[in-house]
Amino acid sequence: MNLREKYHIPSDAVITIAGTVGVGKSTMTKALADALQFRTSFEKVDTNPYLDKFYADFKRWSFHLQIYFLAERFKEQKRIFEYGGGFVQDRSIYEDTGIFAKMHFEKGTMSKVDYETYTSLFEAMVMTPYFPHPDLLIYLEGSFEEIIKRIRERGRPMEQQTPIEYWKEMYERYERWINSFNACPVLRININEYDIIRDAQSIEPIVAKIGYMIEQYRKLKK
Ligand SMILES: Nc1ncnc2c1ncn2[C@@H]1O[C@H](COP(=O)(O)OP(=O)(O)O)[C@@H](O)[C@H]1O
Ligand SMILES: Nc1ncnc2c1ncn2[C@H]1C[C@H](O)[C@@H](COP(=O)(O)O)O1
Repeated sequence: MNLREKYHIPSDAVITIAGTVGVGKSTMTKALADALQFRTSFEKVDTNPYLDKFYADFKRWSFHLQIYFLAERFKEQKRIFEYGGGFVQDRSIYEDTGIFAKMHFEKGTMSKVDYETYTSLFEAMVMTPYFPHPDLLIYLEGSFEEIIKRIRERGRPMEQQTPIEYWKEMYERYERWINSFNACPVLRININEYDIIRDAQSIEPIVAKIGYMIEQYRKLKK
């Protein structure tokens, strides 16, 4: 019996992993998908044609980048739907608007008209009854110092050149955002609670919590 069956996780479940840059979403996505024998939906960083340009000049490229991410995530959403679920997704679509677009608008690196165009497109595409929300959003959290350490260790050049204030601002916004997020159930996990890199077994208690939460939520929906 695999972990998915052991903890009664439905084979059509969709789990999305949220959290600030560098917290460990991609690593968790892979480990969870392996444990559950689910498909993955990753953010493609290396092939993103705007990301480098964006980090070099936020004002010039923030709108282009948001539109690009929105299109990519929507295509992924369609793929998940076509497979009938059974996915772990690296970053939720909600963070694009709730964190990134909002932050760039409020910090003056996205114009008002661009922000309004973006949010109206986002709402038309996502905030409709036709858009399936995930069964569970796993929110990864940890100390700011540990997250900065991880960003440095990973070493993506564009992120190294970004001032630390940018990551701090994002970190604080994430904390506020998750406290009011209610589009689907949330499981908060502190990154000190597991170490899937050195101890593969540490995923099992997380799978147990996922199973419990999805079961409770699906009962409520019936
Ligand atoms: N549990 C962990 N323990 C130690 N390092 C980790 C852990 N999870 C991720 N990392 C490291 O932290 C960095 C960022 O992780 P990643 O999964 O790419 O984050 P994200 O997708 O949230 O940006 C990577 O170098 C990764 O190897
Ligand atoms: N919507 C976004 N706007 C700006 N930047 C974004 C957005 N989504 C992701 N990013 C950036 C942040 C990181 O540099 C890379 C990948 O994110 P990660 O959290 O490391 O998976 O893209």
